[in-house]
Amino acid sequence: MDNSRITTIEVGGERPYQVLVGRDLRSALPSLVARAAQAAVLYAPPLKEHAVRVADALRGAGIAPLPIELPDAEAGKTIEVAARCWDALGEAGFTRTDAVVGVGGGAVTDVAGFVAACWLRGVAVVQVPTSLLGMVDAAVGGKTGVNTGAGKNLVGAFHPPAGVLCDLSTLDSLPRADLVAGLAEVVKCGFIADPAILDLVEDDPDRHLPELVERAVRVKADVVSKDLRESGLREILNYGHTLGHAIEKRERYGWRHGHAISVGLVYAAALGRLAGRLDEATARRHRSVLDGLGLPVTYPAAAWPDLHAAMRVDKKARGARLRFVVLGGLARPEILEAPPDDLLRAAYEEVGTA
Ligand SMILES: NC(=O)c1ccc[n+]([C@@H]2O[C@H](COP(=O)([O-])OP(=O)(O)OC[C@H]3O[C@@H](n4cnc5c(N)ncnc54)[C@H](O)[C@@H]3O)[C@@H](O)[C@H]2O)c1
Ligand SMILES: O=C(O)C(=O)C[C@@H](O)[C@H](O)[C@H](O)COP(=O)(O)O
Ligand SMILES: [Zn+2]
Repeated sequence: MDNSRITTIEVGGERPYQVLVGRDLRSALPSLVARAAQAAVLYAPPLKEHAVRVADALRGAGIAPLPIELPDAEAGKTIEVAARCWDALGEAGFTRTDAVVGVGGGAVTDVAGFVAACWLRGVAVVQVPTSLLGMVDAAVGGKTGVNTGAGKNLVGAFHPPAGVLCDLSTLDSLPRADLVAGLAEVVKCGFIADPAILDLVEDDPDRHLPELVERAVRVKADVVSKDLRESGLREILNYGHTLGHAIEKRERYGWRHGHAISVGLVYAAALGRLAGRLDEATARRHRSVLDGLGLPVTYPAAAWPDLHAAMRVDKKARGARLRFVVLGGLARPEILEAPPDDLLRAAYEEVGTA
C-alpha cells in the first residue's frame, strides 16, 4: 500500500466538509480549527497516546489543547460525562471560535460532537476516529448524542463536523474484536448501497481494508449530503438498527454496537423476506457474511418481549407504528410500515436461540 496516499471524500449539504482517509493526518488538523485559540481534545484511556500527539499538533500551531479524558466506550456516552466536559470548557473560558476534537471510537466521537453541538449552542468539532466503526460511520454525518436509561442515542443533536481525519495507522492498535464489530456497519453499507463491499468482505476484509473504509465512507457521505436530518433517505443507514438498538438497551450498553447490529441485520433480512420483499438468497447472504466474520447472528429467544417493547422508542417509529428498513433486493432499501406483531415475531424466531 502507498502510505502517502490520501483520499478526500466530500460531504455536501448546508455545512460541507471533507473526510480524509490516509495515514498520519495530524498535520491537517490545525487548519480545520484555525479560528480557535484553544481546542478541547476528548479521548478515552486507550487512546491517550494518540490524544497526546493530537494535542502536540495543536500546540505546534499555536492552539492551546485542553485534554479531557472520558470513561471508555459506552460508559463515556452519558449526559453526566457531557456535563463534566461543559464544566471544563466553562472553566477554561471556551468561546464560540474555540473547538472540540474527538479522538477515539464512535462512543467518543458521538459525545464529542454532542458536547460541541450544545456548548454556546454550537462550536466546531473535528472528528479523529480511531476505530473502524468510527471511521466508516460514527464520525461522518453529524449525528451526535448520548445514551439514557430510556434507550440508545435518544438524546442528541445533528451537528456536522468541520472535518474528519481517518488515520488508518491508528487501526494498528485496535483490538481485533472491535475491528470486526466495525465490519458489521461496512457490511450494512454493502447491503443497502454498494454490493462490491460484500464481495471484498467475502474475499478478505483485512486485505481490502483501505478500500472498504473508502467505499463505506462514500456510501455514508452520499446519503448524509442529501438528507442530514433524516427526513427520508437517511433512514436507510439505520438498516439493522431497530432490533440492534433494542439489544444494546437490554444488554445495558455492554455489547459492542457492531455485534448488536449484526444480529439486527440478520433480523431485518428475515423480516424483509417474510414480508415478501427480499429473495431467499440475499437474506441467507446476510447470515453467511456476518457469521463468516465471526459476528453474532443469534440472540436468546426468551428476550423477544423485552426487545419488542424496546423497539417502540426507535426514532423511526411514528406514534404506535413501528417502521423498519428492509431490502426489496440487493442495494434496494425500502421502508416496511407497521408490520403486524406476528410477522415481527416470526422473523425473530429466525435469530432466537434456546
Ligand atoms: N453517530 C453516528 O452516526 C454513529 C454511527 C455508528 C455508530 N455510532 C456509535 O458508535 C459507537 C460504537 O463505536 P465503536 O465501535 O468505535 O466503539 P467504541 O467507541 O466503544 O470503541 C471500542 C473500543 O475500542 C477502543 N479503541 C478505539 N480505537 C482504538 C485504537 N485505535 N486502538 C486501541 N483501542 C481503540 C475504544 O477505546 C473502546 O475500548 C456506539 O455508541 C454507536 O452507537 C454512532
Ligand atoms: O447515520 C445514521 O443515520 C445511522 O443511522 C448510522 C447508524 O449506524 C448509527 O448507529 C446511528 O447512530 C444510529 O442513529 P439513531 O438515530 O438510530 O440513534
Ligand atoms: Zn450503527
